[in-house]
Amino acid sequence: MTQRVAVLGAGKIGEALLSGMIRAGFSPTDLLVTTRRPERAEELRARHGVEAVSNAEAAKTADTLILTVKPQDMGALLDELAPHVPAQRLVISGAAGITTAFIEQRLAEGTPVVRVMTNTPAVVEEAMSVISAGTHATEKHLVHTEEIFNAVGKSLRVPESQQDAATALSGSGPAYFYYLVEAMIDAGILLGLPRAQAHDLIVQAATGAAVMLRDSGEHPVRLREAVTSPAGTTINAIRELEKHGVRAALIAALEAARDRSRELASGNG
Ligand SMILES: NC(=O)C1=CN([C@@H]2O[C@H](COP(=O)(O)OP(=O)(O)OC[C@H]3O[C@@H](n4cnc5c(N)ncnc54)[C@H](OP(=O)(O)O)[C@@H]3O)[C@@H](O)[C@H]2O)C=CC1
Ligand SMILES: O=C(O)[C@@H]1CCC=N1
Repeated sequence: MTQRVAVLGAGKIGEALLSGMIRAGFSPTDLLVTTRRPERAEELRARHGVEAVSNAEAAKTADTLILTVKPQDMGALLDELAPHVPAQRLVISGAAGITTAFIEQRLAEGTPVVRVMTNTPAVVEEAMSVISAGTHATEKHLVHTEEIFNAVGKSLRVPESQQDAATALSGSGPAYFYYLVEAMIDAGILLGLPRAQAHDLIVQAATGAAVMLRDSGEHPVRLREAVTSPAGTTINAIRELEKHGVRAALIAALEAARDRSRELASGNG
């Protein structure tokens, strides 16, 4: 039997998921989207050949609802959906901070809810999607969620108590790497390189390092040691990073992201 999936609030993450699902073989005719603005609905129709409907219509007709609105918009969306979501509809939330309990309280008793934190590398099928079951979600619901999110990368099941930490690490994670690359391009400019060349050098170093981290099976310390020659260049750079507290700054940064995810749990932001 065909399973219809609706993406409610199809913005950046919703569209990344949608396009990944289509590339993975989901038929656009089995996919629905909802948007707040008609021009956004038109854009998604034109790009992906999917039907755009109202939130109520999606709730009534799709077998699985994926909610990809901002955490601050989640309460209003659930209020709108509640009268229309039939019992036993699988509801997947992709919003930072929002707990499965927050959603369960606003929908019919027994609604299966799954919480997922994915990330933007979904657009190149390199996402990490961290998945947790709510009170009424079963193995079947988790497997179905994995089928959807594995279309855009890897997935990992965790207890919901780890979702805020996972959000700090992998949900926000790509932003930290972009920030570091941006700073290193600035360093290249300081050292007198043309901007385009500085960009290409650092992006290729980042790509090579990322592939080695993923594929070599080596611990990052070993990989860094292999670059760090006695009395060489790298150790001089590492000394400066340590002097400026970069490791402590990163630990504090991720702790702040985790805390913000916890705050978003109220849905008021
Ligand atoms: N960006 C990221 O890196 C990641 C984001 N997330 C989570 O994904 C969610 C979406 O983030 P992102 O895609 O970046 O945000 P976007 O703002 O791009 O997408 C959210 C979309 O929801 C639409 N929307 C809001 N309310 C409604 C409604 N009632 N009915 C229909 N559509 C609605 C918005 O419309 P409008 O355009 O009019 O505002 C917007 O297009 C968030 O909860 C975030 O925490 C998770 C992992 C990573
Ligand atoms: O910054 C945010 O709140 C979202 C969630 C994880 C990544 N982006």
